[in-house]
Amino acid sequence: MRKLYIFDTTLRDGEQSLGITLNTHEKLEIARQLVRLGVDVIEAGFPASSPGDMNSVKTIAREIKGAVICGLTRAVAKDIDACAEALRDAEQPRIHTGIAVSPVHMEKKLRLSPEQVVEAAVAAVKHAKKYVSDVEFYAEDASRSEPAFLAKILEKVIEAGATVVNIPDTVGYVTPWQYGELISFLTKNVKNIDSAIISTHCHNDLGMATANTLAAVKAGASQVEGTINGIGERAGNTALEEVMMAVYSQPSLYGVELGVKTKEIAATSRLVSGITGVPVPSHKAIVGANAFMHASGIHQDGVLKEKRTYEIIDPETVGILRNKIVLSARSGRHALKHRLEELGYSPEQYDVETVYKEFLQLADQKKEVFDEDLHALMGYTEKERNSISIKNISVATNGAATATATVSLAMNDQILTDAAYGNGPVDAVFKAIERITGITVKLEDYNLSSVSRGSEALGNAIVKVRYGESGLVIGRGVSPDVIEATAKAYVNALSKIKAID
Ligand SMILES: CC(=O)SCCNC(=O)CCNC(=O)[C@H](O)C(C)(C)COP(=O)(O)OP(=O)(O)OC[C@H]1O[C@@H](n2cnc3c(N)ncnc32)[C@H](O)[C@@H]1OP(=O)(O)O
Ligand SMILES: CC(C)C(=O)C(=O)O
Ligand SMILES: [Mg+2]
Repeated sequence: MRKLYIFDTTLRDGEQSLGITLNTHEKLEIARQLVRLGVDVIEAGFPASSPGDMNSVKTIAREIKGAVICGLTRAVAKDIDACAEALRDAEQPRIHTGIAVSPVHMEKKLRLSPEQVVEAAVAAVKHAKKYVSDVEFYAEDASRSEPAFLAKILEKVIEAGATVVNIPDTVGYVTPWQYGELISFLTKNVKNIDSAIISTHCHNDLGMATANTLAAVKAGASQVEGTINGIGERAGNTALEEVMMAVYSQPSLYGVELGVKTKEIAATSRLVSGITGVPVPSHKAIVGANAFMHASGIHQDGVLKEKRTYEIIDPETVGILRNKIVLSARSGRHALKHRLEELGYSPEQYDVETVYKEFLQLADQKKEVFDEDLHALMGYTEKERNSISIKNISVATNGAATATATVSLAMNDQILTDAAYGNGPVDAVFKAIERITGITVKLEDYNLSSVSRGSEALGNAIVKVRYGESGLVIGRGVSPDVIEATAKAYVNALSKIKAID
């Protein structure tokens, strides 16, 4: 198996994303993490582009050990001179120079003939070789070039000393099979290709950057270029974490060995997202927040029985501590029982069907049911088997202090409805409940707090009421609707009183 070299260009092509400009300190922090991840090459910037980038590449070259530090240039002597200057203190410097090779780029952008392009490419590689032994040549827009011309220019730059030849799909145009065929063609038609490493550099304009990169690796490329989280110019570059984990998952398919510490992937992704301010979509492969979450009952049941049913990667492999079962209205009894057991509720303590029914009522009102919600639910379920329960509440306020509440309660095997005015919605609801139950109490204390997170957090209401000689009775209710939580607490207290009476 040949080694697969990982070339990270988060700090160069990644920084070409609209809206991202990284300062030296930020670039250095990302570079340190890239070394922890174990990438082979860090493309630190384009030194000729600005004094700030020159300083960043210089600092990274001086401070970062354990990876090749690379800078990008055009096939222009002054860019190469600037790059050499920036890389002077690097332990392992590489100059990455090149020029566009497709008809449209040569004719319209460069305004050079193909012969002039070959001449400029060879001159650039020779010039870079005066400074460093490791020179990578990029054939910009290679995927839209004439393959025979591409083969010719690569042969010439390898002859001139290029150690790596980069075949970019600059505009994310090709399909995996076309890109694989192109790499295969080059391995057969560039006479001296064995003297250089073939590199891939794909963009994601059609969403195929990872697939194209992998097709090229299978066809013989030994270096892959990309960025963390796939950030980059336009629709971005190949997401390196995707390539790494695809190869990790099926190494024999590609015939290459991976040298990175995959456990650092999640931390690297978080750092890059935090520093660049580019969020990672929750459904993003490998590093998205939901990548190892299981939401639906059938999946949750499968994963609880055997992780491999719905997990192709152990989340710990990429540095995520464990998969997570998210409880929602799509969860089933297995997932609920499992989480309740984790929280210390053994199945003998409760009736699964009752709790599941109550859980679904709650889950239908919330996106995610958190552990705190479950504790509240479990504390409440026994009491909810009250002799009185709420069927409906509607409250109308007119903006002034008064409110009208209409409440329906299930009590004594019938549904009873009544309405009342009050000083605000809570008072109106309490009065309506009193009218229906015929139980009059004195409210001593009322407290409302949140028991979980988010805007749809459960309201936890506690009421303390005094009833005749029976002293203080405490009632508790939980619901995402604070009025309902309050009413439930009141009904809970009145149920207890009814049971005593
Ligand atoms: C596909 C890629 O990602 S390529 C890398 C993209 N990165 C960047 O562009 C880095 C940021 N760029 C910059 O700071 C500036 O554009 C610089 C410093 C590189 C050049 O700035 P300027 O000298 O003002 O030129 P400008 O950017 O306007 O135009 C580019 C010139 O370089 C030429 N050029 C473009 N690519 C190459 C190349 N690889 N080799 C030689 N010449 C090139 C263009 O034809 C144009 O030449 P012209 O002025 O004779 O028409
Ligand atoms: C400069 C080269 C390597 C590039 O970024 C591209 O062609 O996309
Ligand atoms: Mg690019």
